[in-house]
Amino acid sequence: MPDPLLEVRGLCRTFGEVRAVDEVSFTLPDGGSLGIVGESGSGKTTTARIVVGLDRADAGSVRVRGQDRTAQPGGRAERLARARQIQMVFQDPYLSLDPRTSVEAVLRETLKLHRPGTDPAPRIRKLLDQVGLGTRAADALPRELSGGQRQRVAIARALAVEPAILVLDEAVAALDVSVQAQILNLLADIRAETRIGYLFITHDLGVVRCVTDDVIVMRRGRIVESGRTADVLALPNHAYTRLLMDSVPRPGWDPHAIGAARRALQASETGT
Ligand SMILES: Nc1ncnc2c1ncn2[C@@H]1O[C@H](COP(=O)(O)OP(=O)(O)OP(=O)(O)O)[C@@H](O)[C@H]1O
Repeated sequence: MPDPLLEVRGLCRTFGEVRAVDEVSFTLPDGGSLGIVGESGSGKTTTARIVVGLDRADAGSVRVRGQDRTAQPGGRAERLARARQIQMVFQDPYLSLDPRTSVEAVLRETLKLHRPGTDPAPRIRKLLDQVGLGTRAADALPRELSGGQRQRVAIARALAVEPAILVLDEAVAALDVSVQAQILNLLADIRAETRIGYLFITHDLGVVRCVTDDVIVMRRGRIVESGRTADVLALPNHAYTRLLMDSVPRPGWDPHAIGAARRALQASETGT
């Protein structure tokens, strides 16, 4: 059996008294899309940051195609090699894009760093096309673009590195619903075209339903439920997953019933 694209085993991370990530394990197959869902504070972002290498685990391992990423990288070359394995797209592209750097210059810099020796011009044209930005956008500064266009630039920059895995942390949360749908469609097209693997960090079950094959549900640092997305959403096993699903507003939705269900779940856990 070949090694899976991404294999996370027994990840733990504590901040003071808080067990932010507690024995988290999951696998992402080649070309797969896995959602990590949970409420604010459940440990999703900390898990993502460890996977990408922005934070260190107290215990556990992260392997990409069998290669361990847990130890500190040896030097610049290893750091760059790791960055070529996994790229991350954040919620707010405005914060991650330099306001003084044009779209073309952002992509040129990334290519120079990660793909030296390739002619950047045709690659930049291809990247802009791939994320649905015309070449006219090439000269634009971030502030001249809409939120959706900026997120397309952030995705193009990540793809320029040709990573095996893209980690998307609430990547569409700041966008209007119609723009969200466009970006999610774009990401689905890119996955079909490139066989890249996605790790989607989101509190939004609609996003999970739309773009993931598998899902893990996190609560207080632990995985409380996992499986095929369609199965988990159709027939959630855990009371917390049901609560997350019931928390999505819809016609006839009763916020008081959600409050009561949450209190019942907490009481059943603490025995009060
Ligand atoms: N650098 C840090 N220092 C101290 N505590 C932290 C740190 N990072 C995260 N935590 C704590 O760890 C827990 C998990 O946080 P994390 O951000 O991973 O959750 P999350 O599910 O991504 O929530 P959100 O969607 O709000 O970011 C929270 O209790 C948080 O306060």
